[in-house]
Amino acid sequence: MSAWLEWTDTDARSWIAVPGPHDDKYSRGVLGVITGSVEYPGAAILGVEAAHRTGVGMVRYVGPRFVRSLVLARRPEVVTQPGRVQAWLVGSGMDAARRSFVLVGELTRAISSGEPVVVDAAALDLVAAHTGPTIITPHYRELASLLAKREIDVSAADIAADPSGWAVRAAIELDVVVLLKGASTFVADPVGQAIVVRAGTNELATAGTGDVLGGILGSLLATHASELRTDISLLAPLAATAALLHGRAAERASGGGPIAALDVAEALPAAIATLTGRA
Ligand SMILES: NC(=O)C1=CN([C@@H]2O[C@H](COP(=O)(O)OP(=O)(O)OC[C@H]3O[C@@H](n4cnc5c(N)ncnc54)[C@H](OP(=O)(O)O)[C@@H]3O)[C@@H](O)[C@H]2O)[C@@H](O)CC1
Ligand SMILES: Nc1ncnc2c1ncn2[C@@H]1O[C@H](COP(=O)(O)OP(=O)(O)O)[C@@H](O)[C@H]1O
Repeated sequence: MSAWLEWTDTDARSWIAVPGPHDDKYSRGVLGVITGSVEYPGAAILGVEAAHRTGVGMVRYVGPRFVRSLVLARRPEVVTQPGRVQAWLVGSGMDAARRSFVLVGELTRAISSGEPVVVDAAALDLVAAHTGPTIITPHYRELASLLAKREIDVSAADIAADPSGWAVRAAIELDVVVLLKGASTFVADPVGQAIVVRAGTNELATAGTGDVLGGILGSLLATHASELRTDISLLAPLAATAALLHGRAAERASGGGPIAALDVAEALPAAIATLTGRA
């Protein structure tokens, strides 16, 4: 039985990299993003927006031409030329049943690149290909179907009844860090780190907020890539920090009222300024 550490602002603060005078876009870290599809273009925009607003050196986006143009229309900073990256975010905004061979190849190459990777939504079934520091970000249904593929008979309702227990079991079974999304977020790693994040507002229960979380987490991995190369145990605190930041941005965006996912991404800079004491 894991003892769950409740993540606080004080815990999170030191996991957000603040650039110094000697930094440039490459030293801060480049995030490669393979998300979105013609069916779900919005997820790509939300993740890329959140990645930029969390603070990262560069985002390289890989996706269909139609989605690329939408991403560029929203964020001209994005680079769509292939090149080196320090971390990957893959899988949000796709339908696993409609992936082309080319796309499966791109997703698998990223997951097996050895770089830190966030695996979401329609790439979850490819996670066994991971070779480097890896975090999966399922919600209850996604975790149930992922475990079912490994012949573990569990329903989304079973996971909802014991999310912390299933997060731990999945981390051990899949040998990756699990960030299990829900009203509380449970982060578990295969060697027993267990962190719960309760920040946020129930207004987060709206479409696309998970895609925003992916972008935040991708940025945190890209900006800590060199430390992660030598210490994989940093993944769990980085995942918890992403969830806390997501929650704080949502509270700020909400102000007690409803939010849309893009509002959460837009509130990130102010939430980070407050968290890091620079407001
Ligand atoms: N803007 C974007 O681009 C966005 C893109 N997104 C992207 O979409 C992809 C799929 O993500 P997801 O989480 O929705 O997928 P999944 O777990 O398969 O859920 C399907 C289940 O939901 C249920 N269901 C459906 N309608 C229902 C209803 N009205 N009321 C009740 N239940 C209902 C349905 O049940 P059924 O209708 O089959 O009975 C089935 O069980 C993923 O790639 C994500 O990134 C999202 O982030 C959103 C914003
Ligand atoms: N009732 C809730 N209260 C607080 N946070 C929630 C609640 N429901 C979902 N969330 C959070 O909102 C996000 C939803 O992500 P996800 O289920 O992937 O949605 P989507 O696929 O539409 O982006 C997650 O970060 C999750 O932890």
